[in-house]
Amino acid sequence: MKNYINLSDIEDLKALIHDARGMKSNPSEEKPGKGKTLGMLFFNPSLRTRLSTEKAARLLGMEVMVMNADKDGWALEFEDAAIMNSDKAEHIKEAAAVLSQYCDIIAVRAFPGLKDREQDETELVMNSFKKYATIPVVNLESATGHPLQALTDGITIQELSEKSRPKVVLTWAPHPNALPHSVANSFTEMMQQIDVDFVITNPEGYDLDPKIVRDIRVEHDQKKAFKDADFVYVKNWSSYEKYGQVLEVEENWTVDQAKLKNTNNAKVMHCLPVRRNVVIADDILDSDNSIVIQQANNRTYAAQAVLKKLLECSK
Ligand SMILES: NCCC[C@H](NC(=O)CCC(=O)O)C(=O)O
Ligand SMILES: NC(=O)OP(=O)(O)O
Repeated sequence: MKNYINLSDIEDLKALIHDARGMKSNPSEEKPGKGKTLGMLFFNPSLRTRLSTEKAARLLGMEVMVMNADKDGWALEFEDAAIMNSDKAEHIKEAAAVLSQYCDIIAVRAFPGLKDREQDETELVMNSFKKYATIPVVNLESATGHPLQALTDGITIQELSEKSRPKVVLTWAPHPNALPHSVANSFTEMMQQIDVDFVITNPEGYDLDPKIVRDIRVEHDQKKAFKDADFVYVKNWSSYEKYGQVLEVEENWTVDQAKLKNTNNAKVMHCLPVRRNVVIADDILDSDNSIVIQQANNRTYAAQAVLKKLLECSK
């Protein structure tokens, strides 16, 4: 593995999940990251990704440097051959090359603009870091994907499933703001790679990118989709068809205990942060059906497995 930008960068998913679960159940004193430095750049807020990745790096013996790049760094220019006489002070060519002098791995969070689908799909920020850095790059949630979250979710489902092939439902839920497709995209990709019966449910107008959904069943009736579910993964995303818009939805899509009646006492997941009583009701988040805290805990081991793999591969 040279970088961790997409789930497809993982060469052996089964082995990586196994490594992560081993790091959780059997912490090692070995410090394969001793003398190495992780640099993290955040262009957007974070609680879990920032702290779990820092914790993972420290568990491996790495030094960590974090920068709120949107507030504290120079505004970056990403266009090739730009004449930089306006608001951008530094080109990604220098920024990525300089970071490569100070660090052994860089990790970047950069959300989409949600205005121009084609532009977001070029993944300009992540791909520019990849192009101009001479060290591995890790995606901490980009315009179209959140692969560390998806790896965590794969680990969590395998860890907590009582069946060899559980039914997993990804459901859209309401939110006042326009949110990225990144978490839903990467989760969908992960579910295509592990042994689950997977269904996506969302209102009309909210279908995800067909290039990612492929032949997965999409059910516009949430109640039908929830039938006998073992896991319900809740997430809001903005419209993909009417790109970045928040469309009016008449039915109530908030997930609460009443909706779980139809399921196999489903375990409820969310990447967090979650808006209580808009996305998921208190009666779930404060109940044993919620596994969001166990899920967040697994972020550390997912990050640890990825960083360890990148350290091994860049030796
Ligand atoms: N990384 C976890 C989710 C991050 C982001 N959520 C948010 O921005 C929610 C913010 C709010 O609720 O205002 C998303 O959906 O991709
Ligand atoms: N789930 C997740 O990525 O959380 P943060 O946005 O807090 O990092």
